[in-house]
Amino acid sequence: MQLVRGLHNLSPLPQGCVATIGNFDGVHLGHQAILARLHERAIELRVPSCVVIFEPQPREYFAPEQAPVRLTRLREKLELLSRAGVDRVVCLAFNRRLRELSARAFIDQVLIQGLGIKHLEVGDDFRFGCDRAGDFDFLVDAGRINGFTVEAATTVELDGMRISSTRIREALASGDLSLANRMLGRPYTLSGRVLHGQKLARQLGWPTANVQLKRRLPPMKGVYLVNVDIHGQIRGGVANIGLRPTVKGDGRPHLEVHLLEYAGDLYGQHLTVVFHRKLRDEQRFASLEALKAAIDADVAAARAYWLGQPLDEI
Ligand SMILES: Cc1cc2nc3c(=O)[nH]c(=O)nc-3n(C[C@H](O)[C@H](O)[C@H](O)COP(=O)(O)O)c2cc1C
Ligand SMILES: Nc1ncnc2c1ncn2[C@@H]1O[C@H](COP(=O)(O)OP(=O)(O)OP(=O)(O)O)[C@@H](O)[C@H]1O
Repeated sequence: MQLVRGLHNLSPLPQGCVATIGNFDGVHLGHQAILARLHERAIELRVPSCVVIFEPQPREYFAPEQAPVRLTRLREKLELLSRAGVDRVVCLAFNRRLRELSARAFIDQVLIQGLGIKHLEVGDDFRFGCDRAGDFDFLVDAGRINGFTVEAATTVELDGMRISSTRIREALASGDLSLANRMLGRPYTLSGRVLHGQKLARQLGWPTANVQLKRRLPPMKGVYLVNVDIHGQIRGGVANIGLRPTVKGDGRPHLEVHLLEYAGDLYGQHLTVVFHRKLRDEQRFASLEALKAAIDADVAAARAYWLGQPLDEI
C-alpha cells in the first residue's frame, strides 16, 4: 500500500482510481463495508483503490481540547486499511488552506486533478468543503459533469443503530467492551512501546509491562482480560488502564499488562494489547495488601479464561 502525504505530493495515477473519503477512526464494520465495496469497484474498473484521510482529524483541528479520543493511531489505521486491500492512502493535512477550500474547489483540486477519480464511494451523510457545504447530491452532479460515478454505501447497523466511531467510543467509555468489539468486527487493541515502570508491580507479585500511551488518552478504563502476540506466540494476560489511585500515580492514565506464566524481558518492544473482556473498574484500595488481593483474583480469572472456562463459573 502506498502512502501519499499532502496535496502537494499527490498526482493522479495514469489509469485513475476509485476512492472514498473520511476519518476512518477505528476502521469499524461500517468502514469495512465501504472498503469492501471499494475493492469490488476497483476490480471491476481495473484501477487502484484509494482512501483519503485527514491528519489531524477535522474535529481535532477545530477544537483540540474537545476532540474525541482516537480509537486508532495513524499507524494502526494504516495497517487496517492495508489489510482491507486498499492500494493507496492519501493523508491530507487538515489546515486552514484545506478548511477554506470550497466544495467545488475540493472536487477540482483533490478528486479530479489530484486523484483522477473514476468512482467515489461515500456514506449518504458525507459532507465536505468549507462549512460542510458539499453533500452527496452535489457530488453526484459534479460527477455527471466531470465523468465519475458516485455511490452511497449501504449503512451498516447493529441492533438497529448505525455503527460509527462515536458510538464505539461511547461503548468503550461506558465499559461495554463487548458492544464495541461487535461494532469493530474484531477485539479492540491498544499498542505502544514497553517502558520502565516504578517496579512496584513486581513487589506486588505480578510483574507488568507498562505500555507507553504517549499523549494519547485511552478511550476506556478498568481491568481487562487481554492477549498479546509475542514473536508469533499468543499469550493470555490481564491489563489495567487507569490512574492507579492506590499508589498515587502521576495523574496520567497508564496501560499495564501482566502476562501469564511469562518471565521474558519486554522492555523496548512494541506490544499490541488485544482486549477481550472487562473484569472490573479500577478501584482505590485502602492498602497495598488489598490491591494485591484484587490483582491475585484478576490473574486467577485470566488463568481460568485462557484455559477455556466460562467466566460466570469462576
Ligand atoms: C490486573 C491489574 C489490576 C490493577 N488494578 C488496580 C486497581 O484497581 N487500583 C489501583 O490503584 N491500581 C491497580 N493496578 C495498578 C497497580 O497499582 C500497579 O500495577 C502498580 O502501581 C505498579 O506499577 P509499576 O508497574 O509502575 O511499578 C492494577 C494493575 C494490574 C496489572
Ligand atoms: N455504519 C456505516 N455504514 C456505512 N458507511 C459508514 C458507516 N459509518 C461510516 N460510514 C462511512 O464511512 C466513511 C468514513 O466515515 P467516518 O469515519 O468519517 O464516519 P463515522 O465512523 O460515522 O465517524 P464519526 O462517528 O466520527 O462521525 C464515510 O463515507 C461514512 O459515511
